[in-house]
Formats: sequence, C-alpha cells, structure tokens
Amino acid sequence: MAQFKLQNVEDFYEIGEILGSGHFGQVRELRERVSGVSWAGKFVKLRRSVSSRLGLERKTVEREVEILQALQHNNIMALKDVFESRAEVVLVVELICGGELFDFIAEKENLMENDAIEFLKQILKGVAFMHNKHIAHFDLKPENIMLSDKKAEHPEIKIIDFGLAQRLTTGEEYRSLCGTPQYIGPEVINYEPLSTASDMWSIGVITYILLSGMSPFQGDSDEETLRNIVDMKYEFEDQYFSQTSDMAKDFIEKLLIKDPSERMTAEECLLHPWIKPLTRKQAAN
Ligand SMILES: COc1cc(-c2ccc3ncc(-c4cccc([C@@H](O)NCCN(C)C)c4)n3n2)ccc1O
Repeated sequence: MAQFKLQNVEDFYEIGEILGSGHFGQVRELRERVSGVSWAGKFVKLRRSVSSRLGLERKTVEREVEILQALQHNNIMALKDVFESRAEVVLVVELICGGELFDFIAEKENLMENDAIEFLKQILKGVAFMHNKHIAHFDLKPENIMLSDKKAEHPEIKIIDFGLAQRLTTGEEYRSLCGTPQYIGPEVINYEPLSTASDMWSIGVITYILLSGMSPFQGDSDEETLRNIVDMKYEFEDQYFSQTSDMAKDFIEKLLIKDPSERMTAEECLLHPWIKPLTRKQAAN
C-alpha cells in the first residue's frame, strides 16, 4: 500500500481559494510556506466504509498517484506531493494559470488551423508519452486540457485529471463505461475491451471541435449522442468546415474510425502530413 505524508498539509501550505470542483473533488490554490510558491491542491474525500457511496476508495487514489508519478512530461500536470489524513488525501500539483482549452476555444469560437496544430502537437506529445508507458487517460476532453498562460504567444498545454486513467497490462482486458458522452468511442458504449486507442478517438473529437467549435456527435440528449457515436453519424458541415483543409479532415477521419485497431496512434498522428508537413509547399497551405 502506497504511503503518503501523514503530516497536516496546512503545516506546509496555506490553503487558498477554490479553483474548481467536480467528480474528482475540489481543487484549491496552495501557497507553500517556505518558498511562497503557489501550487494547486486536489482534495479528495476518502470513502469511510465499504457500503458508503461518498468519496473515493483509497486504492483509486493510489492508482491515480502511481500514474502521475510515472508521468513526468512538460505537457502533463506535474505531481509534487501527497498528504493524507483519516478522511482525505491531498494531491499537490503544479498550478496551471491559463484556464481550460475549452474556454479558450469558446472565446475564439474556433481556431485557425495553424493554432489548432500547435495545440494538437503538444496534446499528442503528452498522450504519446503516456501511451508509451501503457497508460491511457480515458477522459480526454477540452475541459481536461489546460493552458499554462493563455496570454502567451504560444501557450503550453497541460493535460490534467487522471482520475479515470489506467495502466494497461498486455493480455489483461479492461472495460469501463466511464467517460464523458461527447468524447467516448463506440467501444466504450458497447462495453468492449478498451485500449490507448480510446484516447485517440477523443483526440479526433477534440480536433473536430478545435476547428469548428462544434461537437461531431452531440445530440439533444446523452442517449442521442451515444446513438450518433455507435452509428458513426457525423459529417463536415460546409457551414463550419468550408475553410478547413482536406488534410485536416483526413486527420480527423483517421481517428474517428469504429475499429480501435484501425485508428492512428499518437505517434502516427505526429507524423501525419497535416501535423508534420512533408514539403515546404504543404507547409505553406
Ligand atoms: C490532480 O488532479 C487534478 C488536478 C486538476 C488541476 C491541476 C492544476 C490546476 N491548476 C489550476 C486548476 C484549475 C483551475 C480552475 C478550475 C479547475 C477545475 O475545476 N476544472 C478543470 C477541468 N475539470 C473538468 C476537471 C482547475 N488546476 N486543476 C484538476 C483536476 C484534477 O483531477
């Protein structure tokens, strides 16, 4: 069983404002007492009894911590410390000040292709790094992709929220119905074995949104969205894609493929001509 620090987190950090909350718990700003440096603290309530539905099981938190400890990459939020008390675990991670990619897109409606490519390159580098360690995120979406500083000319991408992430073992099947309807692949809905390819479907959906501001499968309800996914019901409507290059559409089409084994991997995406032009002429387009 992993051992976290048993000291009181407040002995080392001044607890600041709530930055956000969700299924994962609460995220608050922390100020390290010795250095004055600001961090983010994810406060997770622990389940008090086997019968309780409140809070997370300790082994779930242990899995997230073990995964974060294995993922040290510029495009993945860094874990600094872990404290635990009887009822709570606090993950101390780097503070990310640029907000969510989701909000950045909303402010711009959609992005120029070159801006989208720069964001995608960073997302793909972080995802390729975790996939090379046989770790899948399983909840990639614009809300879980944050920007270091949205005012920077080239904001750095940080992938957050590894609460659903799994270390996949060859020969061992992993199935789950978890995730966010708009971004999950058909294999999740059909309760089929999952792999890193499920993250690649999500990247196809994210790319579609980056370029159009629209979500490819979203319906008027979760049920309709899920039906659109299993029916592969999406299109590049002229109203939103008339200015989008064929290469960008090809990139999306090579990810939104029903058979997970047919989708591009993150490494293959980084070599796709839309992301890595083969010639100067291509780059000029
Ligand atoms: C360690 O696990 C997480 C960390 C974070 C995290 C890490 C650093 C950091 N710096 C700033 C923030 C932040 C600022 C405003 C809102 C939020 C959060 O509520 N929304 C993030 C996306 N959401 C859908 C998980 C998070 N964060 N959030 C978010 C979710 C996690 O499961």
